[in-house]
Amino acid sequence: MKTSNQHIILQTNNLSIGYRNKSEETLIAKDINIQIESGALVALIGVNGVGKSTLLRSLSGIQDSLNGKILINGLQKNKLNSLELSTLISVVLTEQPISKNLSVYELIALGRQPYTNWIGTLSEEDKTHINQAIELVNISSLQHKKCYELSDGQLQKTLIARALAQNTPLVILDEPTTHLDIYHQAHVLKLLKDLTQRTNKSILFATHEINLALQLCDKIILMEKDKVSIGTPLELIEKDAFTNLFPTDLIIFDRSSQTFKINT
Ligand SMILES: Nc1ncnc2c1ncn2[C@@H]1O[C@H](COP(=O)(O)OP(=O)(O)OP(=O)(O)O)[C@@H](O)[C@H]1O
Repeated sequence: MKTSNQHIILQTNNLSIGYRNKSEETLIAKDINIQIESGALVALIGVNGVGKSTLLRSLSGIQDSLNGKILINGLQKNKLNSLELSTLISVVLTEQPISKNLSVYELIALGRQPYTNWIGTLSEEDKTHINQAIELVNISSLQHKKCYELSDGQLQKTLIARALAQNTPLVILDEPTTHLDIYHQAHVLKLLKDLTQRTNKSILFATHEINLALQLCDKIILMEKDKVSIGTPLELIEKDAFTNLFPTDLIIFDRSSQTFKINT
């Protein structure tokens, strides 16, 4: 992580997240206090169903939080309108409905929607951002292909390029390595790491690839049933934070190799 030119991009103060309908409120997590600096790659990890997607949706404004504060670039999220928010946070969700009839270039160009006029004409500045995003993700050879022609890994990179074209200081991704083999999982996560270093953007992503995240990320947000912790991988390892993440009859955390292993 860079040490100069850093400031806090995302901060939560006593945040509670969950679901609210007319008759009841379902609390998923409370007392969430996290800070993400510019240029940081941050993984959100936790067991299935603990609330990772709920947290990412709450941070990105797709759903309301129950209580507490979210500050983005120092601005209170609930005082921003959706256009202002879309210049601060770009989001890549799993299983996001996208029109696969679009070309790769057209899909990436959608990232410029917060900036284009009402008929969506691209300015020279929009085109510069689109071309930079294509270059950063290294997919210029794919730009004229239709999205239905892409492999899962290529589509994931295209969605990352769309988020980059949106030119926000914070990019949020929900499980960007789903459906990818271990080589492409590492490839996408290494790409995210390189992007934080080259652009000074902050990238927050939920993942089940904990071993890869431990090796690559500046910080980890560890979401458990009754608490959410944040720290560098080393800080969390030193606090024994991973030891009881999974039932130890099957999965153990090996401190010496800093990886999860099967308990044989
Ligand atoms: N629309 C909804 N209304 C009510 N509860 C929901 C809704 N969506 C999810 N939940 C519940 O919120 C909890 C957290 O779900 P969430 O999808 O955030 O977990 P997750 O950590 O992302 O899981 P996974 O790792 O399996 O993707 C679960 O108990 C889930 O059933």
